[in-house]
Amino acid sequence: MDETFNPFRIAQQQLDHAAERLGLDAATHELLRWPMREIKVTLPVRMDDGSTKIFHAFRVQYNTARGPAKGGIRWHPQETIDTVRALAAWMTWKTSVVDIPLGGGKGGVICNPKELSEAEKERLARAYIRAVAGSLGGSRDVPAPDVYTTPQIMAWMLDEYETIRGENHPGVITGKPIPLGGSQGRSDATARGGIYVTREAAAAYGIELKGGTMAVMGFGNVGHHAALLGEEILGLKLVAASDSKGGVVNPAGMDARALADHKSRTGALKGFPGTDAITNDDLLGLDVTVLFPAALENAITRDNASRLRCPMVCELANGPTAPEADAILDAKGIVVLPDFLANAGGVTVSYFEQVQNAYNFYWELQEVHQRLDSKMTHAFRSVLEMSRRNQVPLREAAYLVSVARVAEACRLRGWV
Ligand SMILES: NC(=O)C1=CN([C@@H]2O[C@H](COP(=O)(O)OP(=O)(O)OC[C@H]3O[C@@H](n4cnc5c(N)ncnc54)[C@H](O)[C@@H]3O)[C@@H](O)[C@H]2O)C=CC1
Ligand SMILES: O=C(O)CCC(=O)C(=O)O
Repeated sequence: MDETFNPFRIAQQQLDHAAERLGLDAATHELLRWPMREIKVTLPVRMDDGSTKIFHAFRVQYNTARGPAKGGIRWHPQETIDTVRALAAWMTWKTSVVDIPLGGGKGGVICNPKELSEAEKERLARAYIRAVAGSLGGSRDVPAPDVYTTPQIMAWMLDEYETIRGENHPGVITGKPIPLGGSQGRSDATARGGIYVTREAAAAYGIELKGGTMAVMGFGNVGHHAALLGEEILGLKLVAASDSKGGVVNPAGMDARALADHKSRTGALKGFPGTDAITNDDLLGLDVTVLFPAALENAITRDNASRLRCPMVCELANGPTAPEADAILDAKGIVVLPDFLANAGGVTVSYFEQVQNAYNFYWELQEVHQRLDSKMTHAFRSVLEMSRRNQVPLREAAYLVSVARVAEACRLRGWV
């Protein structure tokens, strides 16, 4: 991997910057630069043709000072330990910025889910849990979905864990299907949280959203919900969307629901009536009101950042903007809603799911939405206040808020 784009180096640099501004002592700074625990497992999985394939996988528990490790499991062919470390670090800052009593963790399996049958996915999910079960638990480490993992995969993982333990433990994993103890509102929670933050930021920075436009890079779980909710809650019109197979554009706007239906029917965005094809790079340069990067890391780089023309970027993906690009966007006056704040809605509703599992009492959808709105709005306002007080961009302000809270928890525990 080109070290410039190594997500863990980037996460460490971002932390270094915050540590310096906060004046953290050397021990606290060094503690927060590294995962507290990493697990590497090798998984033999029987394939449908009778052969055995070996998969490599990770679970990283970055920091547990504020609570159990929490974070999704990603299945991706380009997964690396450094990607998982970075995602686990960002989970630590994410749970802190929304002030929920959890730490940060993340899991990853190197695999191409598009080449696996449903039965192979189930065996892989169960093999992963058998390998890491001893380190999981509602008060230790609680996984959830991320890229290319689904509520069904969470259900198999839950079942494997409960089979090993011989008892019910719904709170060991979140993002479960609702009949197995999932929460109302988890499926669109990441996008919804980002939409609430966009609403607050637009009001704070005087950006008119109603009647404006949006482009979504990465029309997956998070991205397609952002398009639906951007229309419904903010009054934005979707003009472009992309996924790993390419993108579509229609400057006159397109119906987000019809596009999502087209993708689930055909497996791709291309060919959606009334649209032209567009590359990811050209999508980034569209003159839209809000750009939602909702795919993978390092989508906005030094090479394409100067092409952005939108007043606001809402980072729903983790790590979509490389640090050099950040400086360019800042110089252009683009308001960037930083990933671990903008996409914290998912883990916030995961936390609500754990709370409901613990009480064995389940909330109505409206209650989930109301509580999520309150958490996201409050988190945004704390970050905005920090940004204004210190005259720093929102990403740096979010780091200052989050890292200070985690550092304080480490200090109170007597670790540093
Ligand atoms: N699922 C969740 O609750 C959360 C997800 N995130 C982040 O949001 C992002 C998207 O995650 P999900 O929607 O859950 O995953 P997903 O697997 O449902 O969707 C990912 C989408 O990105 C597209 N994609 C992949 N590579 C691409 C590329 N190079 N260019 C354009 N599109 C590309 C895929 O085709 C797919 O449509 C990730 O960065 C993830 O870590 C962040 C917080 C929570
Ligand atoms: O819901 C969760 O626990 C974590 C979701 C996640 O992986 C993320 O926010 O990046």
